[in-house]
Amino acid sequence: MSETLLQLRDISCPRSDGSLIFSDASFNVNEGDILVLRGKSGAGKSTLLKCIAHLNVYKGEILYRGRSPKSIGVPAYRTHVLYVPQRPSLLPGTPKDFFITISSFSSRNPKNSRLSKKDERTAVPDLNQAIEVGRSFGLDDELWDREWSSLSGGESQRMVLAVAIGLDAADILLLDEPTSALDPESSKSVETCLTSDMKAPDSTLQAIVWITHSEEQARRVGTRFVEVTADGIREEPRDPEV
Ligand SMILES: Nc1ncnc2c1ncn2[C@@H]1O[C@H](COP(=O)(O)OP(=O)(O)OP(=O)(O)O)[C@@H](O)[C@H]1O
Repeated sequence: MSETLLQLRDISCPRSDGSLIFSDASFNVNEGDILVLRGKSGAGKSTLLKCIAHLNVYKGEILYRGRSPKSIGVPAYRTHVLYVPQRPSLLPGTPKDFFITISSFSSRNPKNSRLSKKDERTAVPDLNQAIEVGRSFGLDDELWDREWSSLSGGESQRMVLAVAIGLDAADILLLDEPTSALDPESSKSVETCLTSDMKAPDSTLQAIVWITHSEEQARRVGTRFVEVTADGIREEPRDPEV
């Protein structure tokens, strides 16, 4: 049986006026899941993803492998449960600088993690691996040395994903509309890379929570479907058409 990686229990997220963006979100994320989050614009999908990443205030309980983010250490938790934004917001320097900086964060050092030996990651992030992932997305190597601000929307989006996958430390990726700026061919190369990475025996990646507005993409990649609505958050059958 597949292992439970994340447990969400009665998660709700308040606005500053006290009203709730959503409430009672309760579901597990298991090894092998590509859990698609669907729902209308403004329903709260990105907010839910940020709550899971412990980047937003929430009520309720989130456990990773049975432990709270605080007991693991929030930076280490965020390394294992990695939020990938749609696009980088005003990052300074180049993607190469960014990769090297993130690779050196102390939370990536197993000595600074409160996880068990079994769950620690010992691999040193390899820039060449990230560049290789970028190539599979159609990114020229020279883009790694260009300023973020000079990259197109689609190049930035693929670059952020290449960094996230190249770091090879997350076992759960939280993807916020990862292909929203891409043409159909580039979207499919990203989908292929992510779904293959999930299946690769030497990969750390074990599950993805994936926001998309595309029904076609949801059907291509999803193994589970969760709908975010004003009336609540509910899991749907395997095929959203059923
Ligand atoms: N920091 C905030 N303060 C107040 N309201 C917020 C905040 N962040 C998000 N919201 C509101 O919460 C609601 C949900 O936003 P969210 O971005 O999570 O929706 P979404 O489902 O991801 O939308 P989209 O599909 O358009 O990206 C929206 O009404 C948004 O305006």
